[in-house]
Amino acid sequence: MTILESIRGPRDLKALSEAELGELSEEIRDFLVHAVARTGGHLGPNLGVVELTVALHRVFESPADRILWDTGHQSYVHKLLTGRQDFSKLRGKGGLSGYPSREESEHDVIENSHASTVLGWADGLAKARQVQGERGHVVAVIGDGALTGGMAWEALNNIAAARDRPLIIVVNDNERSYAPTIGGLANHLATLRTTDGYERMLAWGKDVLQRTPVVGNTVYEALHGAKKGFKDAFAPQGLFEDLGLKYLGPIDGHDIGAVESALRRAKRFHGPVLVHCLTQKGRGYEPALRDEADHFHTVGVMDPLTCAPLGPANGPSWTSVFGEEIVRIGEERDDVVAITAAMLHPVGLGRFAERFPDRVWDVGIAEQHAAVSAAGLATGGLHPVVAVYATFLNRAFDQLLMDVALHRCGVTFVLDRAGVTGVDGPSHNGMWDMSVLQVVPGLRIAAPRDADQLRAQLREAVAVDDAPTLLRFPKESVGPAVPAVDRVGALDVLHAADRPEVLLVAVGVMAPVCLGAAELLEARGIGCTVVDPRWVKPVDPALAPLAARHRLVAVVEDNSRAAGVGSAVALALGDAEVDVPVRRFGIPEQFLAHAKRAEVLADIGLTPVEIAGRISASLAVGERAGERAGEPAGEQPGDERIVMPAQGEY
Ligand SMILES: Cc1ncc(C[n+]2csc(CCOP(=O)(O)OP(=O)(O)O)c2C)c(N)n1
Ligand SMILES: CC(=O)[C@@H](O)[C@H](O)COP(=O)(O)O
Ligand SMILES: [Mg+2]
Repeated sequence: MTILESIRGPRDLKALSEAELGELSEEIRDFLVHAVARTGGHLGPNLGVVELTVALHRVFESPADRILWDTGHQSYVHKLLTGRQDFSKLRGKGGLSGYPSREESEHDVIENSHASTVLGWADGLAKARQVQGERGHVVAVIGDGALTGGMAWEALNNIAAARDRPLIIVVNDNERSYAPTIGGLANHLATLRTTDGYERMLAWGKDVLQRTPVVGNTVYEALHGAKKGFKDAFAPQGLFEDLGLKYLGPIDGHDIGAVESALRRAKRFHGPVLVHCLTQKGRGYEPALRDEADHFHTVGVMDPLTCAPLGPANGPSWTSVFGEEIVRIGEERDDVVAITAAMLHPVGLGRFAERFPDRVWDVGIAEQHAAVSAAGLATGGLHPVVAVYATFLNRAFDQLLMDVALHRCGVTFVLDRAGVTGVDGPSHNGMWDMSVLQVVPGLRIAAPRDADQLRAQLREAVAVDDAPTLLRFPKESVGPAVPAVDRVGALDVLHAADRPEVLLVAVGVMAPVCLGAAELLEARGIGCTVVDPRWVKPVDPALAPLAARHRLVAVVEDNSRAAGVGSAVALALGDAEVDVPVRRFGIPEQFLAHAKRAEVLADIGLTPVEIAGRISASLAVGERAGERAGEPAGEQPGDERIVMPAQGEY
């Protein structure tokens, strides 16, 4: 049995010797490389927190002491040490989540994978303990990248105000988000890193002097005081100390003894204290350390020796299609600029940055700032393209509404990972954008169905200079082209039947699914028209008269059913006094457990078979209710009923 296998919970760490701890760290790294290579996941971040996590669980008594993780992608080691060592289905259906999960363990608190929230959680938990007179430490682990998020500073402002409220912040400083972390904060952390001589001197002094307990301690405390004075005199006064936090560090985050010593000092401090740990993302795995892009931040299924991708070869991604087209647009228009929130390559702006280094900005993990600065860029005469993952735009809703849209700024938002992403769990699905953004006046939303449409709609979007525009596409390979056979208004007709009864409105990548459903329905003698609106907001005026020629309208979207495109279509038909039932097919108002995208789509019924079956049932109910063609079908769950106001009754 390996030492790692003998660890059933954090208590089993306490008795390990220094040599055993070193061996355990090696075993954990070896486990991570092989397990994550088998399933895919966050390898670099977790290789960087092996010793840090061991030290945390040796010094603190989780779960009585709460250890909180920012973003949570670096919690694999925490899982290994808290009784979860079966990584065979990591991020897979029924397997371990890739993030902390309360359902999995009492040691887990924050489940969402959105960065920069941990200090807020810690502030709240610490206040709750103080109010209730509860004992136990609150420890928040935050990365240098997550520290670039505004919410982290909102929390720090509150934490630093309460000098009497114990709270331990551990900064996991590996100098990277994906790429090297940007900004003044990163520069400040670098400055603090250069003052590590004092810590080394202090550590030496502590070892030598504390071996002579009486004299040593006195001298050590005197030295410590001198060190503070010396540091104040000659070293940059830490931003954190200026705020009112006790600063300990920088500490070698791969030296378990040093980290434990700093954490034990932090434990004794009756107020907020920040322990600055220096770590290496990808530590101990040469291919990760050599990976300049992101030190193997996230890896797919791969051979751990050669790092060659394993599993089915994916075709070109939506991201790559966007990445190529935005460069072409950039060549033609020098007013087009780009913004990323610490994800230059993941959102496909890498080539744009190579070609136009002065026209792209990484703002850190700061989507709100990305949106507001885009409003400034647009007002200044440029056309910014803000590329983020769909789920992360949630936090910039107000900035999109009140800074970009209110001022009619020509800003284009490009949402990658829209719809069901799957393996990253409930907080990563890009399932809310076409619902929350429906209410933004003037915003135009496009959902391309294939690569050609992505290119075309991106060009249409950047051509708009007096309103925000937005494109959204999923995390997967781009499928084959889906040609239009006709056009009605601005609607692309993808399929038309001789005697159409059902109008299928296919939103973006749901086009092939709708064509599949139409084929199944026509096999049952039910004629279908399939249209792709391309721009789903505002609803094209041509839709209402087209719908009026059908018995039922079905809107299919890879977005929440609530207040999505389906609801917008129902409203538009009502406004046009077209009394045809609308069935909305989308993601139910639930948080979706982690699984592959295809598995989740099947589970929620976004498949041709499911959609065809439910439409067919709807029509049958309508017939039983004696509806005539063009009149409302019977009541169905989830139908958007169009309640027609009596003449004059408004
Ligand atoms: C709001 C938000 N934006 C973007 C991301 C994507 N993301 C996940 S991890 C990461 C980098 C985090 O860097 P850091 O906090 O330093 O942690 P490290 O990976 O270095 O351990 C980013 C940008 C996110 N999770 N949340
Ligand atoms: C934790 C986080 O937010 C990112 O690392 C995310 O997991 C990456 O997702 P993709 O793998 O889809 O790029
Ligand atoms: Mg980092």
